[in-house]
Amino acid sequence: MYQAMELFEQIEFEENTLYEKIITDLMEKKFSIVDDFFSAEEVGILRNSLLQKYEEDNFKKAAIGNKINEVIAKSIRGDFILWMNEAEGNEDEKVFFQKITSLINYLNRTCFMGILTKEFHYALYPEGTFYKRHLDTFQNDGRRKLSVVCYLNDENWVPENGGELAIYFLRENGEEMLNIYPLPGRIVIFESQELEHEVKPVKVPRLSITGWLKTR
Ligand SMILES: O=C(O)CCC(=O)C(=O)O
Ligand SMILES: [Fe+2]
Repeated sequence: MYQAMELFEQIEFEENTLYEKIITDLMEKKFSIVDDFFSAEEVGILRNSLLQKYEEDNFKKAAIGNKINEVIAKSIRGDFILWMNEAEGNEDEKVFFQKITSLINYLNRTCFMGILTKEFHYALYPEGTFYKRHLDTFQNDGRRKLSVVCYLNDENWVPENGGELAIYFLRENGEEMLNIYPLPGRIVIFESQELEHEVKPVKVPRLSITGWLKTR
């Protein structure tokens, strides 16, 4: 009994070094890059899940409307997406959401971030596609607080494949750009309302899960 209590308290108050690093990064520079947030095994499982759904033809061209919109949309972004359903997801997706939820709980408990909902979609950028520079809140809503991108590419991803996530920063003496490779297991978290970013053209298909932590 005594031991059980002790264990309970340890879990309850345990500081998480990884989450603390994310929080510090976000406060200092509005973004954080975490390598190996997902293990190679988890990436493999999620990648297979994505590819299976893609082959079943479940993905939609992102932001398509009528024919004219379609042309415009294509000149802005060329990825195909599939929204994930947390409640009805498969076992593989449960592991994904458990990890994300654990991070959200920590953020809410330690920083009073007030994250109440989340939305995530699979994304596949076919060869030659990109996503022009944008702010995620232009998309449709100002409740998006943090953007989270999780890369599911395979281990031999090389810089020559393109598809970097470029994040733009306003500095006193102009603008700076940071190029981030979409390496498997890596996640990038950034302030949705603050940082403009783009996905550079890819030369081979680029796989990811992208989502938003929202305040309402
Ligand atoms: O895949 C990425 O690196 C970023 C994707 C993105 O900016 C978006 O879907 O809004
Ligand atoms: Fe974005």
